[in-house]
Amino acid sequence: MTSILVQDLHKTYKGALEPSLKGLSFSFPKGAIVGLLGPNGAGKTTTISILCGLVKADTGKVQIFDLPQNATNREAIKGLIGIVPQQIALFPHLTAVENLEYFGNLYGLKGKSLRSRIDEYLQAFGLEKNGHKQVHHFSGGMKRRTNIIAAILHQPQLLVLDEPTAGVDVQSRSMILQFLRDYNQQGVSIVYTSHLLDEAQTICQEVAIIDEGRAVVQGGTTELIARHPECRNLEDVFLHYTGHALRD
Ligand SMILES: Nc1ncnc2c1ncn2[C@@H]1O[C@H](COP(=O)(O)OP(=O)(O)OP(=O)(O)O)[C@@H](O)[C@H]1O
Repeated sequence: MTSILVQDLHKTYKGALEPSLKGLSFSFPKGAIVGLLGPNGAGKTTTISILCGLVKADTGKVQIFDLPQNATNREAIKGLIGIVPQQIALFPHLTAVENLEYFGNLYGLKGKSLRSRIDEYLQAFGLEKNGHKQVHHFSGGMKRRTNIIAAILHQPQLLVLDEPTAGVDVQSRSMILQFLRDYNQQGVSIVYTSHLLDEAQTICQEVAIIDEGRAVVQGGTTELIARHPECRNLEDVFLHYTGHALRD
């Protein structure tokens, strides 16, 4: 079974001169940690937004755990996916607990069971002493950790994270990566984007590299590195497929 299947996706934003996705196809196995990698402007965030139903593709097919993404399956898919966006999506003047109650409510969670789940996750993410502080007092790492909790309160089967470790300190990064490994061990499929290829190499069993709206290669991380004797690591593989030209 696949966690995500994307076939021949096309997307041109309204008013844009160039398409953002030009026939993008890939599939990710259920139960894996997978990296969706690509240079600036490759189409990673657009793809994630389409997967989560936030942006509509012009044409193409998307399946989440074999469920076609359509109006009939919208609610079922919403329950299956947790999304951690690139930009922190929290209300700065609410406390962490108030933010998390709000996001829990969006998924139909409430009352004591929601509160105990929030407490459990605040503890697991090292935020138990800060639950009643307004989020605008938080450091970047604390905001990022709260944002991840907001995405997992409804216990999704697929967690999609857009650059979850960008701009956080070494301690938060290490905590977040360990969480992703442990969470994946519980059977949750994980897709994440990052420009940190050494990090992607250590946690992703599989990667898809996309560029200019198309997939350029997909495969097991170790196999891809082994396939190219001149490549020492994932960064070399990435540069092999995407080249050295600077992107706008
Ligand atoms: N709302 C929008 N309207 C018009 N163009 C957009 C919009 N969002 C993204 N684009 C364009 O679509 C292309 C793909 O952008 P996208 O953000 O999906 O790439 P990305 O791979 O996530 O990049 P990055 O690594 O910089 O985050 C870019 O050329 C970008 O300028």
